Amino acid sequence: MNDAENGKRAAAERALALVEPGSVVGVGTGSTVRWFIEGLARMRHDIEGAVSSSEASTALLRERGIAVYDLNGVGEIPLYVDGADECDGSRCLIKGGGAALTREKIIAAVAREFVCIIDPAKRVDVLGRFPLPVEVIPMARSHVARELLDLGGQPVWREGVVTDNGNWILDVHHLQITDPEALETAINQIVGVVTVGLFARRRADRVLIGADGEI
Ligand SMILES: O=C[C@H](O)[C@H](O)[C@H](O)COP(=O)(O)O
Repeated sequence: MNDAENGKRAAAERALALVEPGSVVGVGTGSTVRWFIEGLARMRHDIEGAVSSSEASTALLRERGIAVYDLNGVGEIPLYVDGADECDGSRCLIKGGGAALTREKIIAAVAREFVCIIDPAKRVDVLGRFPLPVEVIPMARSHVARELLDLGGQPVWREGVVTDNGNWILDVHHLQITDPEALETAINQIVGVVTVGLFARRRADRVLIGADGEI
């Protein structure tokens, strides 16, 4: 296993220790979260189940014998565990490289604690090296792209990708995100935007960075 995978696995294993017995666990999406789901499978008899941020994670959770609940029917989510594409020193994140940003943001909003699990390559001083994903209503794609150009980014349509919600993704290149909350608010104002993959207003409460089998 390479260093990045070792780091992802170490962070995921550490997050398992935060799972409350008998609870419904919020589960994110991606290659780091896959390790978390594998660990959750080992303790599936100790938890009630999960709420999931994507069809991909739902399928994996069910394969591993973990009950997946509709978020609307769940009262409390003590813990949400998810990866990120980038993380700055204030625990602000870029997410959505796997196009799951909208459901991820919804579960992060509901959860009491949002724990982000990453390998060291994701840690940056200033967000924006990773193109910022924006989920858009399909008919608004060109309008939103023009507005994002005005904000100083270079939007590129992730052609062929349809989100779990039936929408499209624009990846915004060449941003230096020095004020993540302000940019999140500005992009949220654009008509046709469903979700921006900046997690600053509701950022991670804790970030676990796995490296060389350590945290
Ligand atoms: O849409 C995908 C999610 O935001 C993922 O959390 C993010 O892309 C990180 O994924 P990975 O753990 O595969 O790097």
